[in-house]
Amino acid sequence: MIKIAVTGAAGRMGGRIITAIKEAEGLVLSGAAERSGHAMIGQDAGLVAGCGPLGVSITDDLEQALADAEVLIDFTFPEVTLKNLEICSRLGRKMVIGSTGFTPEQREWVARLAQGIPVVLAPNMSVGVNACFKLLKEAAQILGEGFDVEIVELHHNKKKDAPSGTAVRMGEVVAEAMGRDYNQCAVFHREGMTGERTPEEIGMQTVRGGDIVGEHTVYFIGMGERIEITHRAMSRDMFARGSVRAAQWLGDKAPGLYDMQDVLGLK
Ligand SMILES: NC(=O)C1=CN([C@@H]2O[C@H](COP(=O)(O)OP(=O)(O)OC[C@H]3O[C@@H](n4cnc5c(N)ncnc54)[C@H](O)[C@@H]3O)[C@@H](O)[C@H]2O)C=CC1
Ligand SMILES: O=C(O)C1=N[C@H](C(=O)O)C[C@H](O)C1
Repeated sequence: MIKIAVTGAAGRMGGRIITAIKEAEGLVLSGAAERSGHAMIGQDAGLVAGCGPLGVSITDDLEQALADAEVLIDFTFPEVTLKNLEICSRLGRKMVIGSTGFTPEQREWVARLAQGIPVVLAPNMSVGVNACFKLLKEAAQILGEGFDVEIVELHHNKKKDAPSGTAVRMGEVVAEAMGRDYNQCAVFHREGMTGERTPEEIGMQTVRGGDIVGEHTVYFIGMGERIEITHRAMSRDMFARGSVRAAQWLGDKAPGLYDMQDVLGLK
């Protein structure tokens, strides 16, 4: 049995992850953490997740939640994740990170701490989006300079970061395949007399509203034709199952930073 702790246990993803752990073979939830002051502290994590009692109370003490665990699954916020990573690094626990919105400096810090423990960090744990990353690389290489690239992402009105981590990764994949630097060519805002679009830029557009789980479209727009690669998430369950699969995959891995392409064997 692989023992797993979940932090952000009462969050939108936390509940789906706890349910996915319960449904998976060979895994057991051994700890659940939330922020201090959260109304669900002390409650049974399975009841909070809606999958029935699991005998694990939600605590605000991560070290207590990690006492029996081999792996921590963390879908929270960058600042919280970095603190949790330091604790996992000190205690020698593996980690699966789904949080998004990291700055380049924060990503470097994750990479540095992952030199001591195995870590999977991925902005999107679904098989479909990771297949899209591969398709996008190939499309960008085939289509090349004659096509303008625009990326549009849609998410629910509770999402805190923009553009989504997935959209940023899609932009990075396309930019790299076209020999560009995403940080130099991404354009996040157009208003007023912007002048003509440059061929190099990658437009990044964000839509927020209602309960949209997550939708990403990359447009390759040429003269007289257009390719659109779209991924639509219908529920959060495949993100949760992906994070559980990553936790299982980490079993025998050496310290280092991995992503879902590693987990899914897509590299
Ligand atoms: N990689 C992937 O496949 C996916 C990533 N995400 C990302 O996961 C993150 C969380 O998303 P949601 O679950 O929708 O957000 P949410 O806001 O529903 O959940 C976050 C939870 O973290 C808790 N939290 C805050 N501070 C904490 C602390 N110090 N210790 C423990 N828990 C703490 C909050 O109370 C909340 O319950 C976001 O960054 C989102 O972009 C979301 C879906 C899929
Ligand atoms: O916050 C979300 O909900 C999601 N976040 C991830 C991201 O930022 O890419 C993945 C998914 O689209 C849902």
